[in-house]
Amino acid sequence: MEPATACSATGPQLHRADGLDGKLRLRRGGRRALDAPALSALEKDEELIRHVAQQSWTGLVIAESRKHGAGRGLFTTKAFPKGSILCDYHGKVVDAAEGRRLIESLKPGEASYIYFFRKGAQDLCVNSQSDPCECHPSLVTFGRRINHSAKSFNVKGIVCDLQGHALPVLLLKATRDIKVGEEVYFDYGVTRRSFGGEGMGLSWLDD
Ligand SMILES: C[S@@+](CC[C@H](N)C(=O)[O-])C[C@H]1O[C@@H](n2cnc3c(N)ncnc32)[C@H](O)[C@@H]1O
Repeated sequence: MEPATACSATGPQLHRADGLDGKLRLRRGGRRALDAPALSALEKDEELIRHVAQQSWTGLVIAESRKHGAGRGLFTTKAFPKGSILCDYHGKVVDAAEGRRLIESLKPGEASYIYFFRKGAQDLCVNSQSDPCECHPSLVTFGRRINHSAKSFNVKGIVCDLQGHALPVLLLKATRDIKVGEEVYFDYGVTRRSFGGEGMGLSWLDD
């Protein structure tokens, strides 16, 4: 693991797209350091830590996506300024190999809710397949409902060592000012040409 103060922006986010016979391999992107004082402040932010622990995020609602055929998506009910944290990608942090095994076990067409990331030399992922999650059985969790847009994403994932959390937490941070009523998107980091063209049939990956 990296030192407790080291947070990083993840590169492209990694969801297997469905409709691919369970075989789409997901590309991992590069990482870049974020502004250290800002990250250090995030790690100690008590309100943020409470929201992660209690899944008490506000200003978000799940509704039918504006993307054709995408199912549900995440929308804002309040404005989020650029740089603010909307929510985390909540789930179990496990080794990436375990995440890949889980993906292989999904039925054809079954959506995956697994977010792969690197932490130092470690390949990890958040497994958010269970809904509701085991730790908050009466709550909805928001991060897993965020749909893909490579061209008009408005959040990106950052990996953070929050105080009191033994495992890294994936926070979703606004890349621009987000208005009330916008759908939230991040770039899954997969193109139709990735992995030998396994996703060639999924036109929405180009969006
Ligand atoms: C993590 S889930 C996102 C939430 C999902 N829409 C839901 O209803 O729970 C990922 C799946 O959503 C769908 N999806 C995500 N972004 C999409 C887009 N831009 N267009 C069409 N489908 C999309 C794909 O089926 C993908 O496998």
